Amino acid sequence: MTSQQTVLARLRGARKAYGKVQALDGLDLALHGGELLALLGPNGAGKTTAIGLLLGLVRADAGTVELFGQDPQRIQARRGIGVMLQDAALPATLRVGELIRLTASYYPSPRSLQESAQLAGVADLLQRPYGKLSGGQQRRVQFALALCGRPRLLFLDEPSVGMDVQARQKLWVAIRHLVAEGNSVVLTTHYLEEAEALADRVCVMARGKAISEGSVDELRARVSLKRVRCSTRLDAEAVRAWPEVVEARMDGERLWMSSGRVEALLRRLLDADAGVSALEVQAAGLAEAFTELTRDADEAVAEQREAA
Ligand SMILES: Nc1ncnc2c1ncn2[C@@H]1O[C@H](COP(=O)(O)OP(=O)(O)OP(=O)(O)O)[C@@H](O)[C@H]1O
Repeated sequence: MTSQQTVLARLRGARKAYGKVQALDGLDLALHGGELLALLGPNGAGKTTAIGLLLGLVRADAGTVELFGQDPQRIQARRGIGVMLQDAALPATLRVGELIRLTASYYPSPRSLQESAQLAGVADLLQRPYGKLSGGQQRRVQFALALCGRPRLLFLDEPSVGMDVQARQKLWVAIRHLVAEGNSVVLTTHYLEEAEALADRVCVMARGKAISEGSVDELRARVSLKRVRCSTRLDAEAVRAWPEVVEARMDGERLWMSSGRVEALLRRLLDADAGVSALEVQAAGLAEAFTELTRDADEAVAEQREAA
């Protein structure tokens, strides 16, 4: 069996309610060795709850949860993971180097302080007290803490929030390095370009369920949307009313549209303006695929409600 086929973590039919809110509604999810799985979904979709179950921080009401084939609350399972959550409360007075050393000491074969600091881009912060760092610097330190134990599996919950563009690029390089070393990563993000840049597999969640799963290319292909861009005298507002158009806006001097019926749209466009130029048609990006998939899920729920 190749490492890609090994299942490192799995949720089967996982359900979790907080009072009347069904945060997870029968979620199935498997994470394989050596892959980066991106969990995407609108606010409240259940991504953080799913990670909480896999980390043993939250107990499922029903279904099974496995981390390295064990209950996630077992210490042996926990020693194989590194975690970067959204709300990390760390002692403000400890210096960054001390925090990394302390965290690394919980693991059987951690990275050296220098290696962890280098990978996470915090080598120049080691002597600084954690509480005196900027938000973006603190996020980088949290990333260092997630990777310092040389875990086989990293959970990164919205890791690049608060980072500037340069820090985010460095984070991506480091994440790619970790995956190239053979480690696995579960990443939640609202930055679709982050998933597009890093993910081997994407799971789109909505209302506590996985509504679509596959590679970025597969998800893109699963929705029929295409992007059309052109120079035209027509304006976005008029075009938005056409039945073939899902979205329309100006992108600089050019008109940008997305459509599920691109041939019909092109016919209408050329009829309406014979002077159309610089015409480009492209497959949809992950952003459009995501909008389309989550809208389909919302419409299905609305239809079920109407039928009930
Ligand atoms: N501790 C809690 N108590 C009550 N409700 C909760 C709790 N944690 C999560 N929820 C609810 O469960 C649902 C799923 O939340 P969750 O944080 O898992 O979503 P998410 O996909 O991570 O959202 P976001 O993208 O905003 O981080 C939401 O409706 C949320 O309000």
